[in-house]
Amino acid sequence: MRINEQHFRTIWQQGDRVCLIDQTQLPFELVTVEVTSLVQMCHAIRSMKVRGAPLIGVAAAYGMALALQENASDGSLQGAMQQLVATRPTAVNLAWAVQHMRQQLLALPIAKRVETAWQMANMLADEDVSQNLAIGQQGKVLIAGKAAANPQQTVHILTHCNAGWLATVDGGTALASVYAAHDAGLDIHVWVDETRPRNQGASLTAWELAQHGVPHTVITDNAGGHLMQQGQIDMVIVGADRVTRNGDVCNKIGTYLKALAAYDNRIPFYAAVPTPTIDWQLVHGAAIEIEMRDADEVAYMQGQGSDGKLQKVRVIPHESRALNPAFDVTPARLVTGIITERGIFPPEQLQQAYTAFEPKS
Ligand SMILES: CSC[C@H]1O[C@H](OP(=O)(O)O)[C@H](O)[C@@H]1O
Repeated sequence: MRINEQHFRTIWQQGDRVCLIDQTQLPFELVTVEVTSLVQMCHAIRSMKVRGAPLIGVAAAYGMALALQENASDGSLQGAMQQLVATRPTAVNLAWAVQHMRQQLLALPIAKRVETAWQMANMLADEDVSQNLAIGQQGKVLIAGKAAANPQQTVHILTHCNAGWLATVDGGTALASVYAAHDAGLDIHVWVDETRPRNQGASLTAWELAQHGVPHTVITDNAGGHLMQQGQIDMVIVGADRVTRNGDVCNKIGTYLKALAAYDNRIPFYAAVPTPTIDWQLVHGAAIEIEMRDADEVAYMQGQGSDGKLQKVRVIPHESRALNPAFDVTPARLVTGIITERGIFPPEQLQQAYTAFEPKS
């Protein structure tokens, strides 16, 4: 993404290390950090310095390269995969990337593994960018269709969490369609769910859209249903962390409630995903492991103090407990379509598309 005439990706190789945007510092500061070891990459993923399903898949791939740089043995390969998979269980991209890399690298002589691991990670990064640009073109057609049906009207899109370029290497998934529509001159506006508890919408999606000049309004997570009832939302486009073969969509907590409200108000609900986010091994979403994150993410909120410094404030009584499931599953019956780089499919046709997708082993 271009920011102040500078072209940015969220992550990139720099010699024997990996550079990435520390997303915990946004929207107030754009900070890049250097990651030089497997342990540091695991921490970056777990602490959500780097986050978003496609992006943590690529970050984990770079983590494998860093691990082999330290020790390229079979044991090191296996250990690195286990440590990376354990960082965040819900997004399929991470597990798929490290298992794919382990399978390919195990077959190589030790002397070839480090160079090949870096090449594979860089290839996955480039593949993510091209897939997301294709998703954007697919989604743009949807938005253009809505615009053509209501000429002279702004198309109002609601999105949840952050499925923009910050959730990927570049381009985004749900927001890829927004950027493509905006850049094509379509009159759009985005309702941005703040997305408690970590506020990926308020702090990341809003920042992205502001940088790109896309009209948007941040709303509380609980306002979306009301706006739908008031006829102020034309479509919902979200990202996903894992889509199963029957079209169930696992995404940030709260997505299911938006899908229910959209269904009740007959508003189209789409999930935009690159193929690596589709888990062909799972026939429905009930089998997906939902990451349970630290309750302190609910108990505290992060923001910028009057001194300009980031700070956390407690927002619940010390005597109170909190529960923090990070994702939920929207059943396929509530999903209008899955926007992929190869086309837009109603959930019930995803299985038929199975063969067309030639899923990777
Ligand atoms: C384009 S996938 C983005 C997806 O990942 C986010 O989760 P997290 O911020 O916890 O990594 C969220 O579910 C987004 O929809």
